[in-house]
Amino acid sequence: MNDSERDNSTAGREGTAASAAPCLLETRGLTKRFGALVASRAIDLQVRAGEIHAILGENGAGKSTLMKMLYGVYVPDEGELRMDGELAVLHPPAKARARGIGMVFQDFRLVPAMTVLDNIALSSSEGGWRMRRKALHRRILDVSAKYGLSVDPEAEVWQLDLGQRQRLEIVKVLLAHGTRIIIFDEPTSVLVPQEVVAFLEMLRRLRADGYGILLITHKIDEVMACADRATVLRSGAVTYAATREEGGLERESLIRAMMGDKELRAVVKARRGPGTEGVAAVIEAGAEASDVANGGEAPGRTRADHGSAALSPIGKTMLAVKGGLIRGNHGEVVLRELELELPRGAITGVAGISGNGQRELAETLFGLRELAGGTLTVGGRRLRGGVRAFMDAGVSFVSEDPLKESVIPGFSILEHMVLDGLAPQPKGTGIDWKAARTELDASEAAAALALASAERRADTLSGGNVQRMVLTRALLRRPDILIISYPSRGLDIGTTRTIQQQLVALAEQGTAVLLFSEDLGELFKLSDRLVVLAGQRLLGPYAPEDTDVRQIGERMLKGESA
Ligand SMILES: Nc1ncnc2c1ncn2[C@@H]1O[C@H](COP(=O)(O)OP(=O)(O)OP(=O)(O)O)[C@@H](O)[C@H]1O
Repeated sequence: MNDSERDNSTAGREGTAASAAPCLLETRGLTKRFGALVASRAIDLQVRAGEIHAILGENGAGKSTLMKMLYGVYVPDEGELRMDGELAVLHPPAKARARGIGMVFQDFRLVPAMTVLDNIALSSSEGGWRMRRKALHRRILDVSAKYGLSVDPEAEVWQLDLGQRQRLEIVKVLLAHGTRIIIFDEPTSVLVPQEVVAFLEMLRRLRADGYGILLITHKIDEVMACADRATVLRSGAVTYAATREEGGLERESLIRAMMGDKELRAVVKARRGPGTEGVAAVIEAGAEASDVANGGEAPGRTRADHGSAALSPIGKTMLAVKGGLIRGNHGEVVLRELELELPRGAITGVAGISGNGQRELAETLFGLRELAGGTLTVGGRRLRGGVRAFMDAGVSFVSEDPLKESVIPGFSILEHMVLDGLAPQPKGTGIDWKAARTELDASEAAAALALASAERRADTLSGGNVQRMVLTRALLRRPDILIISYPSRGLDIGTTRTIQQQLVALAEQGTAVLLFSEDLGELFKLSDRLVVLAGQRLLGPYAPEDTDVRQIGERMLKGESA
């Protein structure tokens, strides 16, 4: 069976022909402008009952803008919205919700200090919920069981990992009155591979029950695995629209529509696996969740030049933790007996199910969190805490949520770069902005990552473009040590490939990289050594050559007993 035959047979589609299903929501000529920028351009789109409709496009293509019009956040400048054939006004979101449209955002809208049940009750528009606690408890359990969501109504939200929080959001949308259409904004970007498989299964169940699903994603594998219909956006306009039924869902057509011909050649070449063109040729595009789901083999590594004895030291130790104890925000032990060394010129990949200490470890290694026991040395010197000391010692950090943690409202890209990254000469009592601008324009990292224009306000950038800004900034500093969390989260295929190349290049120039990723395929491709976070321990390091995706997955689930 070739790739496309398998893709077409694994969609798990049952029941009536998709095009015969009733059209729940339709847009005609939908347009949205931000000043001179046309973020959505005359979009025609249909959402049908019992259908999964994938929305694809590069960063900044206009996916979120379109979805925000459907969910009533933005009022379209032109065009029509129709529900069940009738003209409809969906702004503000309360109106869209009342018409049966629900949205599962990337940044969950939850109150951490409250329980799952209270969060759901809070979002319910019906009054008197205290009286109905018991009934709501029952309904949460019922809907969770029906769609395989496993949500505990009495758990407190701050204790939940990202996957659990997402399941709570989905239950919330399902329990809202009259939901018929559910919009998912890059839902799998917060999930580990095992969770992705369960998520796709849940989508199929929703489809079987007649929901109309809109799925924003960058991952072609997911589209091939479950979508019935796909719409590709480029620069705000539809460049491709097709259904599986008509045989229109093909990987290459979708990638071409997203990226154009030139980029397609590079991606296709990369997908053919390890070849003669070095790093660029072997980094595949997108997450390969199916590798894990099928217990597939470890993908080929890019850093073959280090030979098979990968754990022989590649360079001297740049950062070391000995006997480390890390505590969480509430004093609880997150990691104990932590032994970690980051060698010069190596990428150390960190695997683990979200919520196993990734955030706390990353923060500790950047001085945002103090080690509760043990020692931490950078360049042989003991450091205790304080970001400034860590930065001065050559450590750079890309956090897991740049949108929330790194964007200063009202500041331009250039201002963000000057705060950290660029080191412009002072001019009089101020900063030489012109010189800073010239330096940024000339930087290889900014060019490689196609950074948006320096004057753009960072708070108006798309999620992927914020990620590009933060990554460019980290690369500009040419740090001795880079702690980087989920670099490809929310990035389109082309940019993911570029950032992966940049990380390998940085390591080759001597940087010690600690890479957190939820994509095991990415970790195997980029890492010289792998560690696993599970059960309050850091396990490893392991040589990628001596282990495989399945073994690492087992350690993620079972910890030391695996
Ligand atoms: N509030 C806003 N003000 C000004 N420009 C905006 C605003 N929101 C989005 N844009 C711009 O509109 C374009 C489309 O952005 P949008 O967020 O819809 O893209 P996207 O396809 O969702 O991208 P990503 O994959 O990176 O999330 C981008 O150029 C973005 O910078």
